Amino acid sequence: MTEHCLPDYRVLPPDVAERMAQIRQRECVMEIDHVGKVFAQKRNKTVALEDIEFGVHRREFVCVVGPSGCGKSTLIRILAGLEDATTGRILVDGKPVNGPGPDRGMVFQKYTLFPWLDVCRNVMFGIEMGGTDRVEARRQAMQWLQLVGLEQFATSFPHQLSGGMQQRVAIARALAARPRVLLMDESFSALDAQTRLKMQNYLMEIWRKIDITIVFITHDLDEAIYLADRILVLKPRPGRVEEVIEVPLSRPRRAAQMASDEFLATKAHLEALIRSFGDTTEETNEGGEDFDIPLLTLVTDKAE
Ligand SMILES: Nc1ncnc2c1ncn2[C@@H]1O[C@H](COP(=O)(O)OP(=O)(O)OP(=O)(O)O)[C@@H](O)[C@H]1O
Repeated sequence: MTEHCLPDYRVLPPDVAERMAQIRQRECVMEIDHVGKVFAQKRNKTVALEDIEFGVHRREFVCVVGPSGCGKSTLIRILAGLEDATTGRILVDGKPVNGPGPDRGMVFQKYTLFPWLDVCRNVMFGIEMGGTDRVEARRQAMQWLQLVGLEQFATSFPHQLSGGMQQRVAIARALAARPRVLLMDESFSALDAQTRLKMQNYLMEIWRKIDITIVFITHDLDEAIYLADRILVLKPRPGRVEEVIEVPLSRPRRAAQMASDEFLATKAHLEALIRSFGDTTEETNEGGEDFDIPLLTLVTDKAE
């Protein structure tokens, strides 16, 4: 049997090369300017991120991948303004980020809808926070619900919806505040495989229709390749950019592309890259020195 030879993942089909050239010409909506993050605890110091430098262009779809502990969550929390960078800064439309703001919407992994509000009121929440009156907020919320295909569930409560539907409401709620960038942190990883694929397709459909830039964190390589224009690969210890990959797949994307040579070549490269980082599971209590003993386990009675 002759081995099937995969193409070089760096060779972009002409339409993709043209699209990437167009994206490069657009302005950077979000700039990650030499960002570093150190967590210091007593004698322990973890360099979670070191000198991350990257620009996300307007209407670009960027996925961030890397093994456990490479700093993906830390990075997205810094982008969202939920965590301060130790060094460097984040700029949105050229303005430094100093905390959470309406220019960035966030969709988390866990469903974060308000359980006591119906679907429409959940989406209205962010709009009303921006000072819009209730009637107008309701009108806009219904438009966003229409965009995610859930307008007929406007009066349902979150617990009456499936996980995928709840995430669609979460997307509508994040978009309703009109952010420049949508930050998604493992947003589909709690969903079963079939729902996940549907959600990926929904998201790309929404993204195609509106002026939004997406940064999507995932540990799932298939998901990253299927969704992204570019993939930012982080390596651990310290978290640094190892490579930026331009995905050699045409748009609009279809599930059948996951069996294409370009997809498989990109996946094989990503897998090899991540394997080369070695075992990234975190060591605990190495040397036993810096371990904080929980109070309840302190043995005061030395009787044997
Ligand atoms: N609040 C914190 N205090 C101390 N260390 C932290 C803190 N948050 C993260 N770290 C450390 O920073 C490094 C990066 O963690 P982070 O959670 O960002 O990685 P990750 O790539 O998101 O991992 P995973 O895929 O497992 O969620 C790890 O070594 C982690 O232990």
